[in-house]
Amino acid sequence: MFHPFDVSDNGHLTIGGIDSVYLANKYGTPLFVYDVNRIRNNARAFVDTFRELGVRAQVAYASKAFSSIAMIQIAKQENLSLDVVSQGELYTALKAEFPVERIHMHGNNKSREEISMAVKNHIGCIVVDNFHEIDLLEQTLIDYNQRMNVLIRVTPGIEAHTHDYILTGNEDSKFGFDLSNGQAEEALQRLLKIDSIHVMGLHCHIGSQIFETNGFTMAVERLFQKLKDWKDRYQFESEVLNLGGGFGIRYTKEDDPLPLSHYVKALVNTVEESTQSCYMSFPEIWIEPGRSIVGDAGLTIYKLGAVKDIPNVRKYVSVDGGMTDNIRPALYQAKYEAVIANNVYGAHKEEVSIAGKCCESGDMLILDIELPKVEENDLLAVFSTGAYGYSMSNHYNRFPKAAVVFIENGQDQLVIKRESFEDMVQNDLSYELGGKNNEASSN
Ligand SMILES: Cc1ncc(COP(=O)(O)O)c(C=O)c1O
Ligand SMILES: N[C@@H](CCCC[NH3+])C(=O)O
Repeated sequence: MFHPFDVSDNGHLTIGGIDSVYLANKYGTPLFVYDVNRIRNNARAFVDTFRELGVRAQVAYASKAFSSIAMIQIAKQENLSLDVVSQGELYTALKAEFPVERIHMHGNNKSREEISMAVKNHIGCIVVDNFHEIDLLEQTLIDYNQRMNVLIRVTPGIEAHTHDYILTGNEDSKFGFDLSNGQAEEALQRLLKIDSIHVMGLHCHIGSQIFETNGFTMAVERLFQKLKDWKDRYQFESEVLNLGGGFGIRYTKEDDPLPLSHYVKALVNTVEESTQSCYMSFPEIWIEPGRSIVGDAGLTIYKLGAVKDIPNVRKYVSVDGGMTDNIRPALYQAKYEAVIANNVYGAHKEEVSIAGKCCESGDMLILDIELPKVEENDLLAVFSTGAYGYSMSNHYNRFPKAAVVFIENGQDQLVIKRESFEDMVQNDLSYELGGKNNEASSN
C-alpha cells in the first residue's frame, strides 16, 4: 500500500494507530478520518523550508480545501495564515479565534456584505479580483472610516497542466485582472489613488494539483516583467508576492508528487533571480496551499452494500455515500485508490467498480479497481479525500452530511457531527398559502 497508513496484524487499516473498523463502529459511515500528525507535517514542510532559506513568508492555508473550526485551530497552532473566500469561511475562522491579521480574503464576486464583514473584522488583506470590487471596497472603507491592505490578483497567462475546471491562471479565466491586456495596470492605477487602500503587492494562482515547478516559475517571471515596468513608471514595488497554491498530491500510484519543499525552493530561487535582474528588493513571499496540507491526511470509510454483477461487463459494488461526500470523480473524473479496511490483504482479488448511492449513473467513485472478494458490510477506505471532499459535500437526494474525526496521539475525536435528518429539514417551512382551498379541490 503506497498511502501513508498502516495495517494491523489482523489486516485492519489503522490511522494514527487507531483501527479503522473500531472508528466505523463508533462513529458510523461514511466517515472522514484525518491523521492530524500528517496535516501538521505537511504544513511544517512549507513553513520550515521558508525558515531554512531565511525568507520572510506567510503560508496561508486555503480553507476551501477543508474548513472546520477544528481544522482552523490546527492552522493557528501551526502558525499558518488563512485564505478564506466567503463569509462562511470567514465566520468559521472567527469562531475558531484565528488571528484576524493573518486572514486573507479571496473571491471573484465578493458582495458588499462580505467586504463589510472583512473590513469590520480588520482582516489582514483583501485580494482584489475585479473593478466592481474596487468600487465596493472604496465605498465600504469610507463607510467604516478604515484602511485596508490589498493584493491585486492577476492572471499571468499560464496554462498549468491540470483539469480545465481547476485551471485558473490563464487569460480566459473568471478570476483576477489580466496582466497582458492592461487591466492589471489599470487596477493598480485606480488602487494607488485611493488613500484608504494600501497595495501590498500582487497575487497569482495558476491552478491546482500541479506536479511541476516550471508553471510557477514562469508565472513569477511574468510578474516581474510587469513589476519592473511598474517600478519605473509608478515607483511601485511589491512588498508581498502571493504565488497561490496548487501543489499536487498523490491520489493514485500514477501520481508522483514532488516533496513540498521543492516548490518552495523553486519559487524562492526564481524570485531571487528576478529581483536581482530587476534591481528590486526581495518581497515577502506568501503561498496558499490547501490540498497539499489536508489532502493525503484524510480518508473516507464507507460501508459496502449492494453488488450487481453484469457478466463480462462490470461488477458494481455500492457504498453508503458517493457524490454527496466526494463529488470530484463526477466533476473532474478524479481517480482514487481504496482498500477493504477490514481485510486489507484479503485474497481472491477481483476487479470491481465502486458506485455511490445517488440517483445518477455518473455517481461512480472508482472505476475498475482490484479488491479482495467483497462481502456485504465490508468497509472500504478511499485514500486522499482530505481536500475538497467534505468541503464540497452536498445534500443531493437528501443524504445527510458525513461525520469527521481527527486522530492524534493515539486518540480519536469527533470534530464534525454527522448530520441528522432533523438537521437537514431544520430550515424547511411548511407551505401555508392557499392550503385549505387546494386540499378541498384535490379531495
Ligand atoms: C486563489 C487560490 N488559492 C489557493 C488555492 C488552493 O489550491 P490547492 O488546494 O490546490 O493548493 C486555490 C484553489 O485552487 C485558489 O483558487
Ligand atoms: N475543488 C477543486 C480544486 C479547485 C480549487 C479552488 N480553486 C478540486 O477538488 O480539485
